Amino acid sequence: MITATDISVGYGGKLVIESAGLQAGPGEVVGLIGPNGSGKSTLLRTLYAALKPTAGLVLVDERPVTELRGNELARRIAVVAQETPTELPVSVAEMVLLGRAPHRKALAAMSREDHRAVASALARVGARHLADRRYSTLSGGEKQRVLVARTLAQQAEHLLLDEPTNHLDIRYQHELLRMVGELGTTTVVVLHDLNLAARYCSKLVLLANGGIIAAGTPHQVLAPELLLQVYGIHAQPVLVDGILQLVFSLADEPELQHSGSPVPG
Ligand SMILES: Nc1ncnc2c1ncn2[C@@H]1O[C@H](COP(=O)(O)OP(=O)(O)OP(=O)(O)O)[C@@H](O)[C@H]1O
Repeated sequence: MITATDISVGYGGKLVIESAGLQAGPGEVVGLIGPNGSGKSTLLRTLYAALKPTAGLVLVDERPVTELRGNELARRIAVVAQETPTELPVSVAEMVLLGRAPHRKALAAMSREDHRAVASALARVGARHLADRRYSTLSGGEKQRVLVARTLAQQAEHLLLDEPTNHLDIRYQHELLRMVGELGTTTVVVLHDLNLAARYCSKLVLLANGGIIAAGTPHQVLAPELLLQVYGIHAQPVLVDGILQLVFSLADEPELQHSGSPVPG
């Protein structure tokens, strides 16, 4: 369980978010949504203590996250942050093995269990064939899968994911989020795609204008009038197999100009 209460946080004395709170119960997948720059990553980074809030408290299973250190923090929380560039000459298998650190003795040789965990994590994201490749040579989507595999190998009870579907092709976007839902971990995930959020999150938190504008089920939060207000876009709700999905159109759609079409008149 992750509980954030009355969080105010920002950079260089300037607050990005004021008095925000959220709760992710055991096994729940909570989606953080909102326009660019609304503070989704900032709030997520506060949840794993990469950022210190100027006010408020983050509890992980009722313990302040700031009290968790080293291996204990890593056993409890796994993170896929945005763009973690590395030019280190490490293989994909070694990259995923880093996720095993909280379960291994320092400098210990790779155990059979480590081998199994790495292979199984790579297989789950469809990247087993990449195991011997150098991580820095992978494509964006391949890297993203490997970073997700690393968090799986970590076997943490809580997952914090910042746009994990970034770079993934459409099938893997769905596969990844379905898999996250099946892990049974407590998850907070930043998503831009509101249809993915509606399909795979049990609860959504909508950030805008320095705070939380709405929180609740996808049906409650993805209300067309709210989306028009926050994103400036029309959203037409449709039900697909009983799941809310949205069809978007611009609020003030200008007439489309096609360069190749004949000029009227
Ligand atoms: N390290 C930083 N120093 C100063 N300002 C920052 C820093 N990181 C983010 N910001 C600012 O904080 C605000 C919120 O950024 P954040 O990355 O949390 O937004 P976001 O909702 O995740 O955005 P996006 O959807 O574009 O990824 C933005 O105005 C951004 O410019």
